[in-house]
Amino acid sequence: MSPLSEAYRDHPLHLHHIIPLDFDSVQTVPDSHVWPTSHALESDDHLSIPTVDLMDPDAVKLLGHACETWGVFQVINHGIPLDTIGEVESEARRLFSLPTGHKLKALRSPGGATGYGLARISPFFSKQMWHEGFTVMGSPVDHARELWPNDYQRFCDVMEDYQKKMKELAITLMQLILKSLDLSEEEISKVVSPGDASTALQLNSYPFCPDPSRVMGLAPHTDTSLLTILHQSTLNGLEIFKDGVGWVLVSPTNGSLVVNVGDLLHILSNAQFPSVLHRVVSKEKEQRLSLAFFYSPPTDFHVSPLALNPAQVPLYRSVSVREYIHIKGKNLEKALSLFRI
Ligand SMILES: C=C1C[C@]23C[C@H]1CC[C@H]2[C@@]12CCC[C@@](C)(C(=O)O1)[C@H]2[C@@H]3C(=O)O
Ligand SMILES: O=C(O)CCC(=O)C(=O)O
Ligand SMILES: [Fe+2]
Repeated sequence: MSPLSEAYRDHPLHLHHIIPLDFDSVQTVPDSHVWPTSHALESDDHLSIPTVDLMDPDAVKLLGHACETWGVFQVINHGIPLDTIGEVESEARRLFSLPTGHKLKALRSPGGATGYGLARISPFFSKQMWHEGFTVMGSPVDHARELWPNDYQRFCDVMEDYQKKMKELAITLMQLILKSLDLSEEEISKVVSPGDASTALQLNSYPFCPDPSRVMGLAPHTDTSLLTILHQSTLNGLEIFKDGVGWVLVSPTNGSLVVNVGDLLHILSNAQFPSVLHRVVSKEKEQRLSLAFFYSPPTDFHVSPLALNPAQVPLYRSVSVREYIHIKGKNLEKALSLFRI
C-alpha cells in the first residue's frame, strides 16, 4: 500500500458513500440525485482561463501570473503525446462500460483509497453526484485483476505510463511555478524531488444522464494537491469559480491540459496562488470522461509558507501532508481556514 493510500485509511467511509448508482438501470433521475436547479443557469462562458505555452521563454512569468490571477490555466506544448492521452481515455472508457455489477468487483474498500467508487467528497453533500470514479495510485494491478482476470496487462501498462509522464510534467510545472515565487534552487528541490512524491490518478466518468440540468457531476471543491493536471474529453462541464465573476466554463481544447492550484500550493505560496474552487455540471446527456492527476509532496513533508519577504507574515502554520489530508477528510472546504494563523 502506498503512503498516500495509508493517509486515507484513518477515516473509513460508509459503503453508501462509496457505491455508485446503477446508472444503466435508471430511466429517470432518482430523487437522491436531484440537486437544486439554479446551478445549471449561472455560468459565464465568455471569459476564459489563461493559456500558457510551456515553450515560451517567458513561461516562468506567465505561469506565476496565471496562478496568481486565476489559480488555473491551460497548458500547451506540454510534451504529452496525444496518443498517450487517447490510450488512457480508451482504457477508462473500457472500464466504465462494464456492467455495474462487474465494476463493483473493484469497489474501493471502506478504508481504501484506490478502485471504483463515488468521489471522496460525497459524505459532505446530502444529494449524490452523477459521477463514478476509479482511483489509481501506482500500479492498478490488484483492481485490474478483479475486473479482467485474464486481460489486465494493457490497462496497467497504460495507466502506469501515463502516471510516469504526468509526474514528469508536474515536476516541470512545479519547478517553474516555484521559480516565479523567487525560491532558490535548494528550496525548490526540497519541495519537488522526483524520487518521492504523493501522486494519484483519478479516472472520472459522468454517465449518460436523462436530465442533466437537475444533477451535479462533481460538487464544488478544491483539490488536496500542490497542483492537479486534468484532461477533459470533448464535452463541456468543468467550471471554475472566480471571485467577482462567478462560475466560468473551462471548455476542452484538443490536446491541451488544464492545470489548477491545489490547497497545498495555496499554503506554500502564502495564499499568493489561491487554490481554485471548481465543479462539473453538464448540459449534455452524453457520457463525459476526464483524467485528473494529483501531485503532492510525500505524506511526511511539512508544508508551510515559503519565500516570504521581510514585509510579509506567514498566513498559515506548518502542516504535514498527512495531517492536511486528515483534516480535509473531516472538514472539506473549511480545512484551509483551520490552518490560518
Ligand atoms: C489524491 C487524492 C485527491 C482526491 C483524493 C485522493 C484520490 C482521489 C481524489 C479526488 C478526485 C475527485 C475529486 C476529489 C475532491 C475527490 O473526492 O477524490 C479528489 C480528492 C482531493 O483532491 O481531495
Ligand atoms: O471532470 C473534471 O473536469 C474535473 C474533475 C476534478 O475536478 C477532479 O477529479 O478533482
Ligand atoms: Fe478537482
